[in-house]
Amino acid sequence: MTGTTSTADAPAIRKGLVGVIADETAISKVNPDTNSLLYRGYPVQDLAAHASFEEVAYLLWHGELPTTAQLAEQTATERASRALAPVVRDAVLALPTTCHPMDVVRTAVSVHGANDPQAEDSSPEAEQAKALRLWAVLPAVVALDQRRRHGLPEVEPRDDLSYAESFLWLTFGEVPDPVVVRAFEVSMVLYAEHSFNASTFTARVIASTLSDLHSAVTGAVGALKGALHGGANEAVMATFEEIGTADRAETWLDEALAERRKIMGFGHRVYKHGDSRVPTMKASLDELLEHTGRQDLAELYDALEAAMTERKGILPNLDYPTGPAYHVMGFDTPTFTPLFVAARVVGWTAHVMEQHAHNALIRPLSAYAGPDQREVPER
Ligand SMILES: CC(=O)SCCNC(=O)CCNC(=O)[C@H](O)C(C)(C)COP(=O)(O)OP(=O)(O)OC[C@H]1O[C@@H](n2cnc3c(N)ncnc32)[C@H](O)[C@@H]1OP(=O)(O)O
Ligand SMILES: O=C([O-])CC(=O)C(=O)O
Repeated sequence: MTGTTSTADAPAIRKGLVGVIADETAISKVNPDTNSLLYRGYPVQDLAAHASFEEVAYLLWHGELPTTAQLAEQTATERASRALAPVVRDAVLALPTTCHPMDVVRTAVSVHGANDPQAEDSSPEAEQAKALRLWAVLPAVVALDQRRRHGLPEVEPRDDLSYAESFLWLTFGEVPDPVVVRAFEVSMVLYAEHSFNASTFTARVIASTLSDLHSAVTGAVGALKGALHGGANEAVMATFEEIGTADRAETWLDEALAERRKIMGFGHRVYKHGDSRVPTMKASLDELLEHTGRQDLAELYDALEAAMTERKGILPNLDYPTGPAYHVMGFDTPTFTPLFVAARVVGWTAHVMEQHAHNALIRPLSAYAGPDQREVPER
């Protein structure tokens, strides 16, 4: 990992902001020593086991789990906001089917934001309402894009389904087995929030200029797309396809490491002894692989993890189990990171609201490393 560099007369530089504490947050706590993740004080594993994604969204936004009445009110608004506005739908359909689904989502967030009835209102109440509407509409964007790439017609939203069920309904035109719905919902809960990761920090930087919530989320989508961050879940599946079968995992890994390739789905900036969320997602993946009869994928997963642990001592992050989980659910590989967006939009918007409530412009310094002052030559 890159560390601090300084000399007697030059200031310390924290390349990649490694180890820098940039601000406080009350939204989540990542503790690499105890390998734990708390959302507003609650262990994420316990939330995944006992709370719906809708309840977790409420918790992250408001600080407490909802009462029955609060959940009913949020649910009613979310379900009433699932359909795409024509302008957003048209924008998605105008894009080439060859463009990356993250580009589609980024564009859709921007168009949806410009079309939001409270676009110019930055009061806390309006920001909360905008966050809820954006979260509600994202499944329709992601599903429409996957379906159009497969030449399939759009599916009409239903208001009798949970967020997770509705997402799967919109994508596949049916609500799958409860094992699939459960695994999908667990992934949404686990992906929802993770303190000052690169995309959340991007959202906070944008929010800190007093820019609006949709601008912050649009930027965050761009940051999440990269393979070192959210794009890794997609890259994990490409790795599995490249390796093929479990018996090839060790040889493949040795060759990849010899070429100094980064192995996607492994390693983490904060967790150095394993990602707190992996055991929970791995348990859901195991159920899914059993349910779908994909023992081959289970063996490949275990073989690559064992080889990576043995060769480098680097452990999987959350993108490692979600990649194959989304694959067996039926999502196409480029859709994986947009699924992450639909979950993380909750965390991003909670951070935008927290940033606005306690704002300070985020503007670090740089150490100049260019030429000394010089004269412009005659021209
Ligand atoms: C939900 C998420 O966003 S989780 C992150 C998803 N990203 C990935 O899975 C991409 C693969 N992983 C990585 O690239 C890295 O582990 C990161 C970017 C996530 C974190 O990296 P950093 O904290 O910056 O650590 P850094 O990249 O400096 O790694 C430290 C050492 O471990 C090695 N290393 C870390 N991760 C990996 C990996 N996945 N494959 C191979 N080597 C790795 C580095 O090459 C480096 O070795 P060196 O000291 O010999 O140069
Ligand atoms: O925290 C990070 O750097 C990346 C990560 O795991 C996440 O955003 O979920």
